[in-house]
Amino acid sequence: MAAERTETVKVALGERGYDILIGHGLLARAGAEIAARLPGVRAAIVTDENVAPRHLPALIASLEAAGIAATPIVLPAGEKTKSFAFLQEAVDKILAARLERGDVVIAAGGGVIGDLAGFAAGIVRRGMNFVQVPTSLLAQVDSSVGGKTGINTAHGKNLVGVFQQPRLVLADTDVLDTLSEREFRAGYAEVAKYGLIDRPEFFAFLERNWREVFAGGPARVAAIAESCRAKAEVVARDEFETGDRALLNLGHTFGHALEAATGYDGSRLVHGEGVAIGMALAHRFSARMNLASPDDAARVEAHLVAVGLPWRVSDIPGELPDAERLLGYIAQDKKVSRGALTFILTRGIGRCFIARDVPASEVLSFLREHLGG
Ligand SMILES: NC(=O)c1ccc[n+]([C@@H]2O[C@H](COP(=O)([O-])OP(=O)(O)OC[C@H]3O[C@@H](n4cnc5c(N)ncnc54)[C@H](O)[C@@H]3O)[C@@H](O)[C@H]2O)c1
Ligand SMILES: O=C(O)C(=O)C[C@@H](O)[C@H](O)[C@H](O)COP(=O)(O)O
Ligand SMILES: [Zn+2]
Repeated sequence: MAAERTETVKVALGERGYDILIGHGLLARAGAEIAARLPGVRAAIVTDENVAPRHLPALIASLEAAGIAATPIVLPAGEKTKSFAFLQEAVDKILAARLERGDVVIAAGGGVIGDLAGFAAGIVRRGMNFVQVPTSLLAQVDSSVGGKTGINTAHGKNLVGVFQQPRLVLADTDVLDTLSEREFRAGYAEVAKYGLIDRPEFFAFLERNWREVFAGGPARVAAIAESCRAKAEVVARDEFETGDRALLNLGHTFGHALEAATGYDGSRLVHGEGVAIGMALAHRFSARMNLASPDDAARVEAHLVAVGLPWRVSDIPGELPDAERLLGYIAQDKKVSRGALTFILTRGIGRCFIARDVPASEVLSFLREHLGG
């Protein structure tokens, strides 16, 4: 039954291409799927303190049944784990387990674990095999696909990292049953993002069917698979973000600055929430620049409100730095080129484009308005 309901999305990257398997019961098949692609490997499983008690035993049992010996590495949960300190801990433990270059690092967790474990896999012995077992909605629709890995610093989000494609992504949708509502909702922001970038019919589908996506069942699997197809297409045509891939950054230029401004404190703002606010701001800013209709910005805001996501800067609890400090974080964004700011802006729902040379003065006055200053 489980096999019949598995969707496969291919990431077409030539010899580094891989499958994303999406569906029920995949954790139990993980060992067999990995052994089929990487025969004879040993594994390190990087996971976090929330995921380990819920899903690690099943993953280890599945690996052992396929003859794969596994060393678990359990890190604290949350964005602050994406740091040099925990990267070092993961690297040390992979080396202490004496894993070889041809062995595999498995990330079993949300995007934090995926980004950190992928970075470790990319640098230990100059590159080990890497497999993603995403357990949050966000990780299943976005972070497990495409090979961006890395950590945060006080200067900004994801400023240190490498591209390291996984050999396989196993998205078992059953594990989402243990995810908190807040984290599910945050991941949903990245689902809506694909509609807003260039799939207006998908956004309209979500407007009609978001309740079913939240409830689980076929609409959820369909939304995850559509998101993976959307991301896989972009990654296949621009793996290293020399062009189009930057579209996947919709909402992130503002969102990442807000995450850095809150000190990566997940009690105030998690990544998906930052993306939700960032997408609302990107649509408002586009309307302000006369690129898009204010009605489209209002439509995006209305959807975020409907699903219960934050959409205004003022939805973030606690004090925020002033507009100049926020602009300082935006100026550290990796899309900046020769000092010029780059944003993903829009001409309407599903009509995003890469806007280079966005005037800092416009961004500053926009931020001042939205900070209430
Ligand atoms: N590499 C990329 O392309 C990419 C894309 C999007 C986001 N990201 C990164 O991903 C991170 C956000 O990922 P996230 O939202 O998954 O955050 P996360 O990894 O912090 O996971 C969210 C929370 O849910 C918990 N959790 C995860 N799976 C669970 C489960 N099945 N049951 C119970 N609890 C579970 C985690 O322990 C954590 O507390 C950010 O650092 C962001 O920058 C990377
Ligand atoms: O895969 C991509 O490309 C993305 O931009 C996906 C984003 O959702 C993700 O948050 C990514 O980590 C942001 O990348 P960054 O290059 O802005 O750090
Ligand atoms: Zn993101």
